[in-house]
Amino acid sequence: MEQSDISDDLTTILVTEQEIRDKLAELARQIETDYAGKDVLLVGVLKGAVMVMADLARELRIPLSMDWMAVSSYGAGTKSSGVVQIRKDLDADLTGRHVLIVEDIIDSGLTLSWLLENFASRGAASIEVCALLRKPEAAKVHVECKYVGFDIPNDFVVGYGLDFDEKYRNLRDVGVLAPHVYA
Ligand SMILES: O=P(O)(O)OC[C@H]1O[C@H](OP(=O)(O)OP(=O)(O)O)[C@H](O)[C@@H]1O
Ligand code: HPA
Repeated sequence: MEQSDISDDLTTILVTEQEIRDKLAELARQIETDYAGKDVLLVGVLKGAVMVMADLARELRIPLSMDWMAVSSYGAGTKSSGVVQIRKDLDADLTGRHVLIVEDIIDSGLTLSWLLENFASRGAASIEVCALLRKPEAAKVHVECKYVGFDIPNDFVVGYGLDFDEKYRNLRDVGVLAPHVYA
């Protein structure tokens, strides 16, 4: 039987593997400058941010620690439920720490706005956000994001950590999922 290729389920490739690599290098240089002399704590938001976190962290040449938070608001569909649930909390105490939240995507902004409020109450010295992708047209709340990779159209995208129904996270590029897959 012929093996199916997950990239066949995309209508368009929006951001290629090479473009992601170049952008993360550019953002890393900015982050290195901004955090010079500070010990930064990267907080990856599971599961989507796994790829960004792994590649961004390896681009950075400053001392850093990594921690993970798992939250979920999407369930199995393509629309945010708006209800954020903690599935795994941080191990680190944020008191006095310089926190950089690492996200794959800001869509409605609901996840990040909830996270920022949650982290603000934990006594961090500073909290900033780095997101590979952002959908300006989908914003339901404004979230301040200091480091943004790419602004993209309001389509459901997959790849490079982003899933539909837990699949497609392993695509190297980011692309628009063909509607026939989820319609
Ligand atoms: O701006 P928003 O509309 O809140 O969407 C962004 C969030 O949605 C995705 O996570 P999801 O809840 O799908 O979990 P996952 O990372 O495990 O896929 C993504 O990783 C962000 O955390
Ligand atoms: O476009 C998206 N794709 C996958 N996961 C997501 N979570 C928020 N937006 C998206």
